[in-house]
Order: sequence, then structure tokens, then C-alpha cells
Amino acid sequence: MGTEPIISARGLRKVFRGQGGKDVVAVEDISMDVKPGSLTAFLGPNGAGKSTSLRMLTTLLEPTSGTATVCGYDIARDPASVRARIGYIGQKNGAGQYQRLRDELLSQGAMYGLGRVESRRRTEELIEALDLAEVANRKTITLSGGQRRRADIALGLIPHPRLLFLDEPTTGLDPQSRANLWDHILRMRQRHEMTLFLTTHYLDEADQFAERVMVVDSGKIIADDSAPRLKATLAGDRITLTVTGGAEPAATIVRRAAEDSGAAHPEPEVTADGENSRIVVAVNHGEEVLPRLIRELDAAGSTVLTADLDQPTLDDVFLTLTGRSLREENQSTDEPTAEPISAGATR
Ligand SMILES: Nc1ncnc2c1ncn2[C@@H]1O[C@H](COP(=O)(O)OP(=O)(O)OP(=O)(O)O)[C@@H](O)[C@H]1O
Repeated sequence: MGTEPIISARGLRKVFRGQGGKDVVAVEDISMDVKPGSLTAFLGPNGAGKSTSLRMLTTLLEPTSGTATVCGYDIARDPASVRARIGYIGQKNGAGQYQRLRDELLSQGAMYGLGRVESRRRTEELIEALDLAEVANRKTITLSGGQRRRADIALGLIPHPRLLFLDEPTTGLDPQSRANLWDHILRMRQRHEMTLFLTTHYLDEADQFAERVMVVDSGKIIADDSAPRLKATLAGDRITLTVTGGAEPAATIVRRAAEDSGAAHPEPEVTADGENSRIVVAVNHGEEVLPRLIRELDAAGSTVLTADLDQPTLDDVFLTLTGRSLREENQSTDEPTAEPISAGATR
């Protein structure tokens, strides 16, 4: 298949007929080409249309309009050929929870027509690779959240897919289990040279592990690039200053410095901080702008009490694009915002 895209979608759209005849446009218009071997994160707030897009690409849901090929096969005309080549790990795994994990893996192998010997070989290989030996004889319903997600991944990998779709693989896990799961995901990827396409609303995961980040909002892809490039082109470095007295003339000087740096949104955010003023602005090349800015403010008679320079995050990217914070949006329906995690495995 060479460099042909492993996923190629054009104008995918899904409208659900809501109750009382009111339609819900879950996915408005999604187009993409995904390279074989890549790791792509589909990042967006709750309800952005991530799962619906994934369910269309995995042939679980028929698009209202639009087309896609996955592993070279058309999702509408040849869903069986698509399914035979992909793995899909949904948000809630519905597999038989009262079976022992090892038996569940073996039945999965049988379901994919692997044959007894191959099924057993694959089951043992995945139990070992995903660190599940200790729990392999337990019923899956008794597993912890992290073990359950690793078991889900083992189930998804039984058919040896070239392309693995994961829908929010780490949601609901504590930071340590998330790091551990990522470790396994990256190891599996390396071992099997798989293409990974996953949805997440954890900004740090997309930032750390994905080579390509597609930011999704209201059923559309609103940005698509590597995390460093998204941050450099769409967010800029954040400068936070505390100056004595009122905000002027400091705010004007800060705005001009931001404009000169080519910042997309040079208007500073100004708040009173007791007797002092706090000024926040996004600039380009913050490390060059900040010292110059402090000198200019000093010359204009504004004393700078504190000055901080922060690298942008993907949340700043989302904020620039939509005027909303992804962190806050997810907090309302999700567990506490993710702490940064680090997986032992390297890319
Ligand atoms: N079967 C359905 N019937 C009606 N509306 C639906 C259905 N499935 C999803 N939706 C709606 O479509 C929109 C997109 O949902 P989707 O689950 O794809 O979002 P998501 O980005 O995966 O969100 P989350 O991060 O919460 O999983 C939401 O408004 C959702 O309520």
C-alpha cells in the first residue's frame, strides 16, 4: 500500500434524528488523509463529534453523507473488508464481563477465525505484552480500571490489525494508570508497526504522544498539524507581568510589543491586583520580547514587580481558535483535569 493514506475521508457527515423531530448534527464535515504508521490524536471537547467520526470510520455507523476509505476499502461499499483489517476499542467495552480474561481473548480469536493454535499463541503473547499475566484467570468484571483498559487493548489487538482506533483509551484512569497504559500502547505500536488513531480530551496526551493533532469542534476539524507547530502558529508564548500602580501606560506598551512580535491577538488582558496591575498577553518569540519589554516599561516609569514567560499549551491553541478553554469545557462533565503524565516508553 506504500504511502497511500490508510484513512482517507471526504465530507463525512452524520445527522441524528433527535426526539420530537429535532435533528442533531453530530459531525458536520470531516475530511482527512492519514499516513500509514502514524499516531494521530483527535482532540476536542465533549460532544465535538469525535466518537461519531470514529464510529463512521470503523463502519459501526453509516454516514448521512460523505465517503471514506479505510485500509484501501470503502466504508460503505465494503465494510467487511474494512473490519477485517482494523481494531476498534470503544469507550465502553461490551464484551462478556463474566468470562475469564484469557477465555475472552481466546473467544475473540475464534470470532476472527484465527484457528485454535494461532488464537492461543496470540492470546499468550498479548497477555505477556500488556502485563496481564496476574489477572488473566480473573473474570474481567473484577479488573481495575487500568487493567480493564489494558484488557480492552489486548482484545482489540487479537486480530493483528494494521490500524487501531481507540476511543478515549485513558478516560477515567488515574495519572499513573494513564502513564502505564500509554507505555503499553507505544510499545505495541512499535512492535507491530501499527497506525494509531485515537480520540482524547486530554490535552497533555495529544501533546506528548501524537505526531499529528486534529482539533475537532462542533463536528469539524478546526486545526490539523503537529502539536509544536500548532502551538507556534496559533498560540504564542504567554507573558504575565505585575506592574506597580494602574495599567497605563504599561498596557499600551505591552500591546505594541505584542503587535511588533506578530502576535495573532495582541490585546493584553488587564486585571487589578491590589495596588498593582496584572497584564497577560500572548507574543511570538517571548524570550526576545520579554527583556526588551521590561526595559521599555522601566523607561516609561512603570516598575515591573514580577515577569513570567510560559510556553503555550494546546489549550491556548483551542482558546485562540474558539475563544473557549478546552480545559474548562471538559471539567464540567469529566473527572479533574489531567495532570501531566509521563510514560516510560519513547517514540
Ligand atoms: N445516537 C445518537 N443520537 C442522537 N444524538 C447523538 C447520538 N450520538 C451522539 N449524539 C450527539 O452528537 C454529538 C456528538 O457526539 P459524540 O459522542 O460524537 O461526541 P464526542 O466528541 O465523542 O464527545 P465525548 O468526548 O463526550 O465522547 C453530541 O451532541 C451527542 O449528543
